Amino acid sequence: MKDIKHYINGQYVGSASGKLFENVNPANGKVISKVHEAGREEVDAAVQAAKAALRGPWGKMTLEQRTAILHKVADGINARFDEFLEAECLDTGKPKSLASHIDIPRGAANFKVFADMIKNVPTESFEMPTPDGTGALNYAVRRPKGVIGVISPWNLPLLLMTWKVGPALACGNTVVVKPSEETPTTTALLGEVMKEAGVPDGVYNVVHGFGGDSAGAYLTEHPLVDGFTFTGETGTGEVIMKAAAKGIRDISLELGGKNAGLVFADCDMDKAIEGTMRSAFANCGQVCLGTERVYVERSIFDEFVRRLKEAAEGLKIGPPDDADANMGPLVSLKHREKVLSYYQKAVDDGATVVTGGGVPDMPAELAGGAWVQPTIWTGLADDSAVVTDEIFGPCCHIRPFDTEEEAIELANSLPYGLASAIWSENITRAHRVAGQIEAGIIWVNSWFLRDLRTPFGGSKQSGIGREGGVHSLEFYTEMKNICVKL
Ligand SMILES: NC(=O)c1ccc[n+]([C@@H]2O[C@H](COP(=O)([O-])OP(=O)(O)OC[C@H]3O[C@@H](n4cnc5c(N)ncnc54)[C@H](O)[C@@H]3O)[C@@H](O)[C@H]2O)c1
Ligand SMILES: O=C/C=C/C=C(\O)C(=O)O
Repeated sequence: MKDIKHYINGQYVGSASGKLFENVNPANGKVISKVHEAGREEVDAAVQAAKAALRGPWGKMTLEQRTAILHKVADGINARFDEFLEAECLDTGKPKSLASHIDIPRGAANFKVFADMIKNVPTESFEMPTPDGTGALNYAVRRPKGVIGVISPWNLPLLLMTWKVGPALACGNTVVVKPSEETPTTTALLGEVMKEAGVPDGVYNVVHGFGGDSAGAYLTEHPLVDGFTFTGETGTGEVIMKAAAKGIRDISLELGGKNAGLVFADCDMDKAIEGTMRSAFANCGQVCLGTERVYVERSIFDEFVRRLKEAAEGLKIGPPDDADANMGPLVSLKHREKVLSYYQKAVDDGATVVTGGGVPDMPAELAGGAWVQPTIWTGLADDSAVVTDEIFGPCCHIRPFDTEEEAIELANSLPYGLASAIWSENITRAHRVAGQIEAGIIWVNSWFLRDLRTPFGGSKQSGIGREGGVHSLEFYTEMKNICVKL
Protein backbone atom coordinates (compact mmCIF):
# COMPACT_ATOMS: atom_id res chain seq x y z
CA MET A 1 0.00 0.00 0.00
CA LYS A 2 1.17 3.51 -0.86
CA ASP A 3 2.56 5.60 1.98
CA ILE A 4 2.35 9.37 1.84
CA LYS A 5 5.46 11.19 2.99
CA HIS A 6 6.24 14.74 3.96
CA TYR A 7 7.77 16.96 1.30
CA ILE A 8 10.66 18.85 2.86
CA ASN A 9 13.37 20.79 1.08
CA GLY A 10 12.49 19.19 -2.26
CA GLN A 11 12.53 15.58 -0.99
CA TYR A 12 9.85 13.16 0.09
CA VAL A 13 10.76 12.00 3.59
CA GLY A 14 9.16 9.75 6.19
CA SER A 15 8.81 10.51 9.89
CA ALA A 16 11.73 9.67 12.16
CA SER A 17 9.22 8.24 14.67
CA GLY A 18 7.89 5.82 12.05
CA LYS A 19 4.35 6.89 13.04
CA LEU A 20 1.78 6.42 10.29
CA PHE A 21 -1.97 7.00 10.20
CA GLU A 22 -4.59 5.61 7.85
CA ASN A 23 -6.16 7.55 5.01
CA VAL A 24 -9.66 6.21 4.43
CA ASN A 25 -11.85 6.37 1.33
CA PRO A 26 -15.17 7.73 2.66
CA ALA A 27 -17.13 6.11 -0.18
CA ASN A 28 -16.44 2.57 1.06
CA GLY A 29 -14.53 2.85 4.35
CA LYS A 30 -11.43 1.16 2.91
CA VAL A 31 -7.90 2.32 3.69
CA ILE A 32 -6.35 3.96 0.61
CA SER A 33 -2.91 4.80 1.96
CA LYS A 34 -0.86 5.28 5.10
CA VAL A 35 0.35 8.74 5.94
CA HIS A 36 3.47 9.73 7.86
CA GLU A 37 2.68 11.81 10.92
CA ALA A 38 5.12 14.64 11.48
CA GLY A 39 6.66 15.21 14.87
CA ARG A 40 8.33 18.44 15.96
CA GLU A 41 11.50 17.23 14.20
CA GLU A 42 9.93 17.11 10.73
CA VAL A 43 8.03 20.36 11.27
CA ASP A 44 11.27 22.03 12.32
CA ALA A 45 13.10 20.65 9.27
CA ALA A 46 10.35 21.99 6.99
CA VAL A 47 10.33 25.44 8.59
CA GLN A 48 14.14 25.65 8.52
CA ALA A 49 14.14 24.67 4.84
CA ALA A 50 11.52 27.32 4.12
CA LYS A 51 13.52 29.96 5.99
CA ALA A 52 16.74 29.06 4.17
CA ALA A 53 14.98 29.07 0.78
CA LEU A 54 14.07 32.73 1.24
CA ARG A 55 17.77 33.51 0.96
CA GLY A 56 18.42 31.01 -1.87
CA PRO A 57 17.63 31.18 -5.61
CA TRP A 58 13.93 31.87 -4.93
CA GLY A 59 14.69 35.10 -3.11
CA LYS A 60 17.00 36.25 -5.91
CA MET A 61 14.63 35.60 -8.82
CA THR A 62 13.10 38.43 -10.74
CA LEU A 63 9.34 38.80 -10.63
CA GLU A 64 9.20 37.57 -14.22
CA GLN A 65 11.14 34.40 -13.42
CA ARG A 66 9.08 33.66 -10.34
CA THR A 67 5.73 34.19 -11.98
CA ALA A 68 6.77 32.18 -15.06
CA ILE A 69 7.50 29.24 -12.74
CA LEU A 70 4.06 29.61 -11.15
CA HIS A 71 2.46 29.43 -14.59
CA LYS A 72 4.39 26.18 -15.07
CA VAL A 73 2.97 24.90 -11.77
CA ALA A 74 -0.54 25.60 -13.06
CA ASP A 75 0.29 23.90 -16.36
CA GLY A 76 1.74 20.97 -14.41
CA ILE A 77 -1.53 20.51 -12.51
CA ASN A 78 -3.45 20.59 -15.76
CA ALA A 79 -1.02 18.14 -17.39
CA ARG A 80 -1.68 15.69 -14.54
CA PHE A 81 -5.36 16.60 -14.24
CA ASP A 82 -6.60 12.99 -14.09
CA GLU A 83 -4.12 12.04 -11.39
CA PHE A 84 -5.18 15.00 -9.23
CA LEU A 85 -8.84 14.22 -9.91
CA GLU A 86 -8.47 10.57 -8.95
CA ALA A 87 -6.56 11.45 -5.77
CA GLU A 88 -9.01 14.17 -4.68
CA CYS A 89 -12.02 11.95 -5.26
CA LEU A 90 -10.49 8.99 -3.42
CA ASP A 91 -9.71 11.18 -0.40
CA THR A 92 -13.09 12.95 -0.29
CA GLY A 93 -15.50 10.61 -2.10
CA LYS A 94 -16.87 13.58 -4.06
CA PRO A 95 -18.28 13.08 -7.56
CA LYS A 96 -15.70 13.35 -10.32
CA SER A 97 -18.20 15.51 -12.20
CA LEU A 98 -17.89 18.09 -9.40
CA ALA A 99 -14.14 17.92 -8.78
CA SER A 100 -13.36 18.10 -12.51
CA HIS A 101 -15.33 21.35 -12.76
CA ILE A 102 -14.37 23.02 -9.51
CA ASP A 103 -11.56 21.57 -7.40
CA ILE A 104 -8.86 20.74 -9.94
CA PRO A 105 -9.32 23.66 -12.39
CA ARG A 106 -9.30 26.09 -9.46
CA GLY A 107 -6.14 24.40 -8.18
CA ALA A 108 -4.42 25.50 -11.39
CA ALA A 109 -6.16 28.89 -11.67
CA ASN A 110 -5.06 29.89 -8.17
CA PHE A 111 -1.44 29.97 -9.38
CA LYS A 112 -2.09 31.81 -12.64
CA VAL A 113 -4.36 34.49 -11.24
CA PHE A 114 -2.00 35.57 -8.46
CA ALA A 115 1.10 35.34 -10.65
CA ASP A 116 -0.59 37.82 -12.99
CA MET A 117 -1.96 39.92 -10.15
CA ILE A 118 1.42 40.59 -8.49
CA LYS A 119 2.84 41.73 -11.83
CA ASN A 120 0.08 44.21 -12.48
CA VAL A 121 -0.84 45.81 -9.18
CA PRO A 122 0.74 49.23 -8.61
CA THR A 123 1.91 50.54 -5.24
CA GLU A 124 1.42 54.04 -3.88
CA SER A 125 3.61 57.13 -4.06
CA PHE A 126 3.11 60.56 -2.45
CA GLU A 127 5.04 63.74 -3.02
CA MET A 128 5.13 65.94 0.08
CA PRO A 129 6.30 69.45 0.89
CA THR A 130 9.07 69.99 3.47
CA PRO A 131 9.82 73.18 5.50
CA ASP A 132 13.00 73.86 3.51
CA GLY A 133 11.04 73.79 0.29
CA THR A 134 12.86 70.88 -1.37
CA GLY A 135 10.12 68.35 -0.72
CA ALA A 136 10.19 64.62 -0.30
CA LEU A 137 8.96 61.62 -2.21
CA ASN A 138 7.34 58.61 -0.57
CA TYR A 139 6.96 55.36 -2.40
CA ALA A 140 5.87 51.95 -1.23
CA VAL A 141 7.37 48.61 -2.20
CA ARG A 142 6.20 45.11 -1.41
CA ARG A 143 8.45 42.53 0.16
CA PRO A 144 7.59 38.91 0.99
CA LYS A 145 6.42 38.33 4.54
CA GLY A 146 8.72 35.30 4.94
CA VAL A 147 7.71 31.77 5.88
CA ILE A 148 3.96 31.27 5.71
CA GLY A 149 2.28 28.43 7.62
CA VAL A 150 -0.69 27.18 5.59
CA ILE A 151 -3.25 25.06 7.45
CA SER A 152 -6.08 23.80 5.30
CA PRO A 153 -9.30 21.79 5.65
CA TRP A 154 -10.68 18.72 3.90
CA ASN A 155 -13.76 19.95 2.06
CA LEU A 156 -12.06 21.42 -1.03
CA PRO A 157 -8.50 20.27 -0.35
CA LEU A 158 -6.55 21.30 -3.46
CA LEU A 159 -8.68 24.39 -4.10
CA LEU A 160 -8.38 25.83 -0.60
CA MET A 161 -4.71 24.97 -0.15
CA THR A 162 -3.65 26.52 -3.48
CA TRP A 163 -5.89 29.53 -2.79
CA LYS A 164 -3.24 30.33 -0.16
CA VAL A 165 -0.08 28.80 -1.63
CA GLY A 166 -0.64 30.51 -5.04
CA PRO A 167 -0.57 34.10 -3.74
CA ALA A 168 1.98 33.28 -1.02
CA LEU A 169 4.49 32.10 -3.63
CA ALA A 170 3.55 34.80 -6.13
CA CYS A 171 4.54 37.34 -3.47
CA GLY A 172 7.92 35.62 -3.00
CA ASN A 173 7.26 33.83 0.29
CA THR A 174 8.03 30.23 1.10
CA VAL A 175 5.44 27.92 2.65
CA VAL A 176 4.99 25.01 5.01
CA VAL A 177 1.61 23.41 4.38
CA LYS A 178 -0.25 21.22 6.85
CA PRO A 179 -3.14 19.72 4.88
CA SER A 180 -6.08 18.14 6.64
CA GLU A 181 -5.33 14.66 7.93
CA GLU A 182 -8.46 13.52 6.04
CA THR A 183 -7.19 14.62 2.63
CA PRO A 184 -3.38 14.62 2.33
CA THR A 185 -2.91 13.26 -1.18
CA THR A 186 -3.21 16.19 -3.60
CA THR A 187 -1.08 18.42 -1.37
CA ALA A 188 1.60 15.72 -1.41
CA LEU A 189 1.30 15.25 -5.18
CA LEU A 190 1.76 18.97 -5.72
CA GLY A 191 5.36 18.57 -4.51
CA GLU A 192 6.15 16.61 -7.68
CA VAL A 193 4.62 19.34 -9.82
CA MET A 194 6.59 22.02 -7.98
CA LYS A 195 9.81 20.12 -8.62
CA GLU A 196 9.06 19.62 -12.32
CA ALA A 197 8.14 23.30 -12.70
CA GLY A 198 11.49 24.42 -11.29
CA VAL A 199 10.34 25.70 -7.90
CA PRO A 200 13.57 25.67 -5.86
CA ASP A 201 13.87 23.20 -2.98
CA GLY A 202 12.55 24.49 0.32
CA VAL A 203 10.01 26.88 -1.20
CA TYR A 204 7.04 24.48 -0.95
CA ASN A 205 7.08 22.12 2.03
CA VAL A 206 4.40 19.77 3.30
CA VAL A 207 4.06 18.14 6.70
CA HIS A 208 1.28 15.70 7.46
CA GLY A 209 -0.51 15.02 10.69
CA PHE A 210 -3.36 16.09 12.91
CA GLY A 211 -4.20 19.41 14.54
CA GLY A 212 -3.83 19.61 18.30
CA ASP A 213 -0.71 17.99 19.79
CA SER A 214 0.46 17.08 16.30
CA ALA A 215 1.80 18.68 13.12
CA GLY A 216 -0.74 21.53 13.08
CA ALA A 217 0.06 22.70 16.60
CA TYR A 218 3.82 22.18 16.11
CA LEU A 219 3.68 24.40 13.04
CA THR A 220 1.79 27.20 14.80
CA GLU A 221 4.18 27.00 17.75
CA HIS A 222 7.31 27.22 15.60
CA PRO A 223 8.92 30.63 16.17
CA LEU A 224 10.39 30.95 12.67
CA VAL A 225 7.01 31.03 10.91
CA ASP A 226 6.19 34.64 10.03
CA GLY A 227 2.46 34.36 9.40
CA PHE A 228 -0.40 31.86 9.26
CA THR A 229 -3.22 31.47 6.84
CA PHE A 230 -5.91 29.10 8.00
CA THR A 231 -9.22 27.83 6.71
CA GLY A 232 -11.29 25.70 9.02
CA GLU A 233 -13.55 25.78 12.03
CA THR A 234 -14.00 28.88 14.14
CA GLY A 235 -12.85 27.04 17.30
CA THR A 236 -9.61 25.98 15.60
CA GLY A 237 -9.16 29.57 14.39
CA GLU A 238 -9.21 30.74 18.01
CA VAL A 239 -6.49 28.25 18.95
CA ILE A 240 -4.32 29.29 15.98
CA MET A 241 -4.83 32.96 16.75
CA LYS A 242 -3.56 32.41 20.28
CA ALA A 243 -0.49 30.54 19.02
CA ALA A 244 0.21 33.28 16.48
CA ALA A 245 0.07 35.93 19.20
CA LYS A 246 3.40 34.62 20.49
CA GLY A 247 5.95 36.56 18.52
CA ILE A 248 3.25 38.85 17.02
CA ARG A 249 2.73 36.81 13.84
CA ASP A 250 0.09 37.85 11.32
CA ILE A 251 -2.97 35.71 10.62
CA SER A 252 -5.60 35.35 7.95
CA LEU A 253 -8.56 33.27 9.09
CA GLU A 254 -11.37 31.91 6.91
CA LEU A 255 -13.69 30.21 9.37
CA GLY A 256 -17.09 28.63 9.78
CA GLY A 257 -20.50 29.96 8.91
CA LYS A 258 -24.22 29.36 9.26
CA ASN A 259 -25.19 31.18 6.13
CA ALA A 260 -28.66 32.44 5.35
CA GLY A 261 -30.46 32.28 2.02
CA LEU A 262 -33.22 34.90 1.70
CA VAL A 263 -35.91 34.06 -0.83
CA PHE A 264 -38.38 36.85 -1.62
CA ALA A 265 -41.78 36.36 -3.23
CA ASP A 266 -40.55 38.41 -6.20
CA CYS A 267 -37.76 35.92 -6.98
CA ASP A 268 -37.48 33.83 -10.10
CA MET A 269 -38.53 30.57 -8.44
CA ASP A 270 -36.65 28.29 -10.85
CA LYS A 271 -33.39 30.14 -10.22
CA ALA A 272 -33.98 30.25 -6.47
CA ILE A 273 -34.62 26.52 -6.30
CA GLU A 274 -31.63 25.65 -8.46
CA GLY A 275 -29.31 27.95 -6.48
CA THR A 276 -30.57 26.93 -3.06
CA MET A 277 -30.24 23.29 -4.05
CA ARG A 278 -26.57 23.78 -4.82
CA SER A 279 -25.96 25.93 -1.79
CA ALA A 280 -27.46 23.35 0.57
CA PHE A 281 -26.34 20.09 -1.02
CA ALA A 282 -23.29 20.62 -3.27
CA ASN A 283 -20.20 18.74 -2.06
CA CYS A 284 -22.60 16.91 0.29
CA GLY A 285 -23.22 20.22 2.08
CA GLN A 286 -19.54 20.55 3.01
CA VAL A 287 -18.97 24.04 1.66
CA CYS A 288 -18.33 26.84 4.11
CA LEU A 289 -20.43 29.17 1.95
CA GLY A 290 -23.45 26.84 1.90
CA THR A 291 -26.86 27.90 3.16
CA GLU A 292 -28.11 25.82 6.08
CA ARG A 293 -30.73 28.46 6.96
CA VAL A 294 -33.23 29.34 4.28
CA TYR A 295 -35.77 32.11 4.93
CA VAL A 296 -38.67 32.27 2.47
CA GLU A 297 -41.39 34.92 2.18
CA ARG A 298 -44.58 33.42 3.53
CA SER A 299 -46.67 33.75 0.36
CA ILE A 300 -44.35 31.36 -1.53
CA PHE A 301 -43.23 29.26 1.43
CA ASP A 302 -45.28 26.13 0.71
CA GLU A 303 -44.43 26.11 -2.98
CA PHE A 304 -40.72 26.65 -2.25
CA VAL A 305 -40.61 23.82 0.32
CA ARG A 306 -42.44 21.46 -2.05
CA ARG A 307 -40.13 22.26 -4.94
CA LEU A 308 -36.88 22.06 -2.91
CA LYS A 309 -38.05 18.71 -1.55
CA GLU A 310 -38.64 17.44 -5.10
CA ALA A 311 -35.21 18.69 -6.15
CA ALA A 312 -33.46 17.12 -3.14
CA GLU A 313 -35.20 13.83 -3.77
CA GLY A 314 -33.97 13.99 -7.37
CA LEU A 315 -30.32 14.02 -6.27
CA LYS A 316 -28.42 10.92 -7.25
CA ILE A 317 -26.19 9.66 -4.46
CA GLY A 318 -23.18 7.64 -5.60
CA PRO A 319 -19.43 7.14 -5.68
CA PRO A 320 -17.01 9.39 -7.60
CA ASP A 321 -16.95 7.25 -10.76
CA ASP A 322 -20.72 7.19 -11.17
CA ALA A 323 -21.17 9.74 -13.94
CA ASP A 324 -24.83 10.32 -12.98
CA ALA A 325 -24.09 10.90 -9.29
CA ASN A 326 -24.27 14.48 -8.06
CA MET A 327 -23.87 13.76 -4.37
CA GLY A 328 -21.07 11.83 -2.68
CA PRO A 329 -20.59 10.78 0.94
CA LEU A 330 -19.49 12.96 3.85
CA VAL A 331 -15.74 13.08 4.40
CA SER A 332 -15.63 10.47 7.17
CA LEU A 333 -17.72 8.29 9.44
CA LYS A 334 -16.68 10.55 12.30
CA HIS A 335 -18.11 13.58 10.53
CA ARG A 336 -21.25 11.57 9.74
CA GLU A 337 -21.72 10.93 13.46
CA LYS A 338 -21.74 14.70 14.00
CA VAL A 339 -24.17 15.33 11.13
CA LEU A 340 -26.50 12.50 12.23
CA SER A 341 -26.49 13.85 15.77
CA TYR A 342 -28.04 17.04 14.36
CA TYR A 343 -30.51 14.99 12.31
CA GLN A 344 -31.60 13.40 15.61
CA LYS A 345 -31.61 16.73 17.43
CA ALA A 346 -33.91 18.20 14.79
CA VAL A 347 -36.45 15.45 15.49
CA ASP A 348 -36.03 15.89 19.25
CA ASP A 349 -36.64 19.62 18.86
CA GLY A 350 -39.89 18.97 17.02
CA ALA A 351 -38.90 19.62 13.40
CA THR A 352 -41.01 18.50 10.48
CA VAL A 353 -38.66 16.34 8.42
CA VAL A 354 -39.64 17.35 4.89
CA THR A 355 -37.25 14.86 3.34
CA GLY A 356 -34.27 12.71 4.33
CA GLY A 357 -33.14 12.60 7.93
CA GLY A 358 -31.15 9.40 7.81
CA VAL A 359 -28.74 7.16 5.96
CA PRO A 360 -29.54 5.96 2.44
CA ASP A 361 -29.52 2.29 1.42
CA MET A 362 -26.35 1.71 -0.51
CA PRO A 363 -25.08 -1.39 -2.32
CA ALA A 364 -22.98 -3.80 -0.24
CA GLU A 365 -19.62 -2.61 -1.63
CA LEU A 366 -20.39 0.95 -0.47
CA ALA A 367 -22.02 0.07 2.84
CA GLY A 368 -18.93 1.09 4.83
CA GLY A 369 -19.06 4.63 3.39
CA ALA A 370 -20.11 7.84 5.13
CA TRP A 371 -23.38 8.20 3.20
CA VAL A 372 -26.14 10.43 4.42
CA GLN A 373 -29.44 11.62 2.98
CA PRO A 374 -30.00 15.19 1.85
CA THR A 375 -32.31 16.59 4.47
CA ILE A 376 -34.77 19.46 4.77
CA TRP A 377 -36.56 20.56 7.92
CA THR A 378 -39.21 23.11 8.76
CA GLY A 379 -40.80 24.13 12.03
CA LEU A 380 -37.79 24.58 14.30
CA ALA A 381 -37.48 27.42 16.80
CA ASP A 382 -34.87 30.05 15.97
CA ASP A 383 -32.77 29.02 18.94
CA SER A 384 -32.59 25.30 18.14
CA ALA A 385 -28.94 24.22 17.82
CA VAL A 386 -29.88 22.83 14.39
CA VAL A 387 -30.59 26.42 13.30
CA THR A 388 -27.69 28.08 15.12
CA ASP A 389 -24.75 25.64 14.75
CA GLU A 390 -22.76 24.96 11.61
CA ILE A 391 -23.58 21.33 10.77
CA PHE A 392 -21.53 21.09 7.55
CA GLY A 393 -23.78 18.46 6.04
CA PRO A 394 -26.34 18.26 3.20
CA CYS A 395 -29.18 19.87 5.08
CA CYS A 396 -31.13 23.06 5.59
CA HIS A 397 -33.93 24.42 7.71
CA ILE A 398 -36.57 26.51 5.93
CA ARG A 399 -38.52 29.13 7.85
CA PRO A 400 -41.09 31.67 6.63
CA PHE A 401 -40.79 35.43 7.04
CA ASP A 402 -43.29 38.25 6.51
CA THR A 403 -41.28 41.41 5.95
CA GLU A 404 -37.93 42.44 4.51
CA GLU A 405 -36.89 43.82 7.92
CA GLU A 406 -37.65 40.49 9.57
CA ALA A 407 -35.65 38.61 6.92
CA ILE A 408 -32.61 40.84 7.49
CA GLU A 409 -32.90 40.51 11.25
CA LEU A 410 -33.05 36.72 11.00
CA ALA A 411 -30.08 36.61 8.65
CA ASN A 412 -28.03 38.74 11.05
CA SER A 413 -29.11 36.96 14.21
CA LEU A 414 -26.08 34.66 14.61
CA PRO A 415 -22.46 35.36 15.53
CA TYR A 416 -21.29 34.10 12.11
CA GLY A 417 -20.99 36.33 9.03
CA LEU A 418 -19.50 34.50 6.08
CA ALA A 419 -21.88 34.48 3.13
CA SER A 420 -25.49 35.02 2.13
CA ALA A 421 -27.63 34.50 -0.96
CA ILE A 422 -30.53 36.80 -1.83
CA TRP A 423 -33.16 35.73 -4.34
CA SER A 424 -35.25 38.62 -5.73
CA GLU A 425 -35.95 40.07 -9.16
CA ASN A 426 -36.48 43.50 -7.57
CA ILE A 427 -33.01 44.88 -8.02
CA THR A 428 -33.56 47.83 -5.69
CA ARG A 429 -34.60 45.49 -2.92
CA ALA A 430 -31.68 43.18 -3.63
CA HIS A 431 -29.17 46.05 -3.29
CA ARG A 432 -30.93 47.35 -0.17
CA VAL A 433 -30.91 43.98 1.55
CA ALA A 434 -27.35 43.12 0.43
CA GLY A 435 -26.14 46.36 2.01
CA GLN A 436 -27.59 45.39 5.38
CA ILE A 437 -26.57 41.76 5.72
CA GLU A 438 -23.64 41.25 8.07
CA ALA A 439 -21.50 38.95 5.96
CA GLY A 440 -18.32 39.15 3.92
CA ILE A 441 -19.79 37.72 0.73
CA ILE A 442 -23.29 38.32 -0.64
CA TRP A 443 -24.62 36.68 -3.76
CA VAL A 444 -27.70 38.07 -5.48
CA ASN A 445 -29.55 35.54 -7.63
CA SER A 446 -26.55 33.23 -7.63
CA TRP A 447 -24.31 31.24 -5.33
CA PHE A 448 -20.57 30.41 -5.34
CA LEU A 449 -19.98 32.50 -8.44
CA ARG A 450 -16.31 33.34 -7.95
CA ASP A 451 -14.20 36.11 -9.45
CA LEU A 452 -10.77 35.61 -7.88
CA ARG A 453 -10.05 39.35 -7.92
CA THR A 454 -12.76 40.04 -5.34
CA PRO A 455 -12.35 40.23 -1.54
CA PHE A 456 -13.17 36.89 0.05
CA GLY A 457 -13.61 36.21 3.75
CA GLY A 458 -15.96 36.43 6.67
CA SER A 459 -17.09 39.00 9.19
CA LYS A 460 -17.97 38.43 12.85
CA GLN A 461 -16.84 34.94 13.94
CA SER A 462 -16.41 33.78 10.34
CA GLY A 463 -12.94 35.15 9.98
CA ILE A 464 -10.36 37.88 10.06
CA GLY A 465 -9.00 39.55 6.97
CA ARG A 466 -9.78 39.12 3.31
CA GLU A 467 -7.97 37.13 0.67
CA GLY A 468 -8.53 37.34 -3.08
CA GLY A 469 -7.18 39.88 -5.55
CA VAL A 470 -5.12 42.68 -4.04
CA HIS A 471 -6.29 41.62 -0.58
CA SER A 472 -4.18 38.48 -0.83
CA LEU A 473 -1.21 40.66 -1.71
CA GLU A 474 -1.88 42.75 1.40
CA PHE A 475 -1.62 39.67 3.58
CA TYR A 476 1.27 37.93 1.85
CA THR A 477 3.55 40.97 1.62
CA GLU A 478 5.04 43.51 3.94
CA MET A 479 4.52 46.98 2.54
CA LYS A 480 7.50 49.20 3.07
CA ASN A 481 7.33 52.96 2.65
CA ILE A 482 10.54 54.65 1.50
CA CYS A 483 10.61 58.38 2.14
CA VAL A 484 13.29 60.23 0.16
CA LYS A 485 14.10 63.82 1.05
CA LEU A 486 14.86 65.66 -2.17
N1 LIG B 1 -14.42 30.49 5.61
C1 LIG B 1 -13.95 29.69 4.68
O1 LIG B 1 -13.48 30.13 3.65
C2 LIG B 1 -13.97 28.20 4.87
C3 LIG B 1 -13.67 27.38 3.80
C4 LIG B 1 -13.71 25.99 3.97
C5 LIG B 1 -14.01 25.45 5.22
N2 LIG B 1 -14.27 26.27 6.24
C6 LIG B 1 -14.63 25.71 7.55
O2 LIG B 1 -13.81 24.59 7.83
C7 LIG B 1 -14.51 23.66 8.65
C8 LIG B 1 -14.36 22.27 8.10
O3 LIG B 1 -13.03 21.96 7.95
P1 LIG B 1 -12.22 21.09 9.03
O4 LIG B 1 -13.15 20.23 9.79
O5 LIG B 1 -11.06 20.49 8.33
O6 LIG B 1 -11.71 22.23 10.04
P2 LIG B 1 -10.74 22.04 11.26
O7 LIG B 1 -10.65 23.36 11.91
O8 LIG B 1 -11.09 20.87 12.08
O9 LIG B 1 -9.35 21.66 10.59
C9 LIG B 1 -8.72 22.47 9.62
C10 LIG B 1 -7.23 22.24 9.68
O10 LIG B 1 -6.73 22.69 10.93
C11 LIG B 1 -5.93 21.69 11.52
N3 LIG B 1 -6.01 21.86 12.97
C12 LIG B 1 -6.98 21.41 13.82
N4 LIG B 1 -6.67 21.76 15.09
C13 LIG B 1 -5.50 22.44 15.05
C14 LIG B 1 -4.68 23.07 16.03
N5 LIG B 1 -4.98 23.04 17.33
N6 LIG B 1 -3.56 23.68 15.63
C15 LIG B 1 -3.22 23.73 14.34
N7 LIG B 1 -3.95 23.14 13.35
C16 LIG B 1 -5.08 22.52 13.70
C17 LIG B 1 -6.53 20.41 10.99
O11 LIG B 1 -5.64 19.33 11.13
C18 LIG B 1 -6.81 20.79 9.56
O12 LIG B 1 -5.64 20.73 8.77
C19 LIG B 1 -15.92 24.18 8.70
O13 LIG B 1 -16.12 24.87 9.90
C20 LIG B 1 -15.99 25.15 7.53
O14 LIG B 1 -16.94 26.15 7.62
C21 LIG B 1 -14.26 27.64 6.11
O1 LIG C 1 -15.75 25.78 1.63
C1 LIG C 1 -15.44 26.92 1.39
C2 LIG C 1 -15.19 27.41 0.09
C3 LIG C 1 -14.29 28.37 -0.08
C4 LIG C 1 -14.00 28.83 -1.38
C5 LIG C 1 -12.94 29.59 -1.65
O2 LIG C 1 -12.03 29.92 -0.75
C6 LIG C 1 -12.72 30.10 -2.97
O3 LIG C 1 -13.56 29.90 -3.86
O4 LIG C 1 -11.67 30.72 -3.17
